[in-house]
Amino acid sequence: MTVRIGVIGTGAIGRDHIDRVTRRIRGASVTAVTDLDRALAEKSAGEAKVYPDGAALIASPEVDAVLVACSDAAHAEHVLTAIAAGKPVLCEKPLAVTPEDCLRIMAAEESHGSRLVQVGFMRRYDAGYREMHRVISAGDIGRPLLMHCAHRNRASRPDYTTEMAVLSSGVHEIDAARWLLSDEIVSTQVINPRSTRHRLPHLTDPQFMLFETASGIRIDLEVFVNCRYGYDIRCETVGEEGLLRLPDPARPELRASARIGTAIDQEWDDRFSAAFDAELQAWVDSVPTGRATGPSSWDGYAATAVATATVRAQQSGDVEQVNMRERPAFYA
Ligand SMILES: NC(=O)c1ccc[n+]([C@@H]2O[C@H](COP(=O)([O-])OP(=O)(O)OC[C@H]3O[C@@H](n4cnc5c(N)ncnc54)[C@H](O)[C@@H]3O)[C@@H](O)[C@H]2O)c1
Ligand SMILES: O[C@H]1[C@H](O)[C@@H](O)[C@H](O)[C@@H](O)[C@H]1O
Repeated sequence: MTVRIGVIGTGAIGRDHIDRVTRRIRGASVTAVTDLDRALAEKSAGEAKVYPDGAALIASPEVDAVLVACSDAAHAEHVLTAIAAGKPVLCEKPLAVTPEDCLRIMAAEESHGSRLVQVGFMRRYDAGYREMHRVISAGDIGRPLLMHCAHRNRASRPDYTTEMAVLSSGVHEIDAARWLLSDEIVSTQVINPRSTRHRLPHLTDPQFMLFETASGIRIDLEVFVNCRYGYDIRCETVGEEGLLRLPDPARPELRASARIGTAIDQEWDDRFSAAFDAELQAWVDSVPTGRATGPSSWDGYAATAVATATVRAQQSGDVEQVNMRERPAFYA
């Protein structure tokens, strides 16, 4: 079976995913695209048909599965429409920007009766993160005690806001930490160091976030989206018996001009290209089975619940508790 994919949103990652499905993913093709900017959709369409909006694309008999790659605020609407149509959906992170919308998605999926949603937390498909997950689960570093993370982007776009440091960027580490540690984050705090002169004036950058899990593990996260030197993701877990560090991507070592060096990735699509490929292949492979795998709506909900509590912490300067409902048996 060739899975016929409809892509909603043909911005940076929408185009990246179209290219990925067209060139590298087995068993799928992009048959439909849409974007609020129709000209952009037409430019990115290739062989695919351009639809006027997400609802028309989802309803099309030429679409078996839906890839939501539009702006964060529009995710929930399209995911709910896809579930109502009984079509599998891969939704870029975050699943939704409010916990309430995530709960609506979970309720709709539960009424459907089986999982239809995979959330685009692609780090779970990165070789380095997967190895960390294996080693921690095997108990090789003993009980995890603390985790240090950094999420650095070269430069932020003009529409990037202080809240997005957690809702759009830190949400990756929130999901990765929950997954690696098999634990839930229960409280959160934000501390602001001196801001860089390279930020736009409306932005607080960098920010330092502190999380605590139910079992008492402490996680610190630096989000610095105008670090200038590259796209740099760091994660180190300290356990009772040892320490585990996310490897940098393998790059050849260059010796020249009296220096030893390796290239630093500049953007997310360089750093996580192989992870995105693996993520999309897993999604495509799951479609004919009728049951989504990978990060679920529950994971999307949990990450957004922590992220929105962290936005409250940005504003209050206090430690904020995460209000999260019990995990439903449906997502066990
Ligand atoms: N997993 C990752 O590392 C990663 C990387 C980049 C982006 N993302 C996520 O992917 C999404 C898109 O990011 P981007 O960088 O491509 O942004 P972008 O601004 O380049 O593109 C977003 C596109 O969505 C379109 N759009 C907005 N609302 C729409 C709607 N209701 N229907 C159809 N089109 C709509 C816009 O016109 C725009 O072309 C975001 O949710 C972002 O968080 C994830
Ligand atoms: O939407 C992007 C994307 O998720 C990247 O992976 C992240 O590094 C950026 O900070 C974020 O804005």
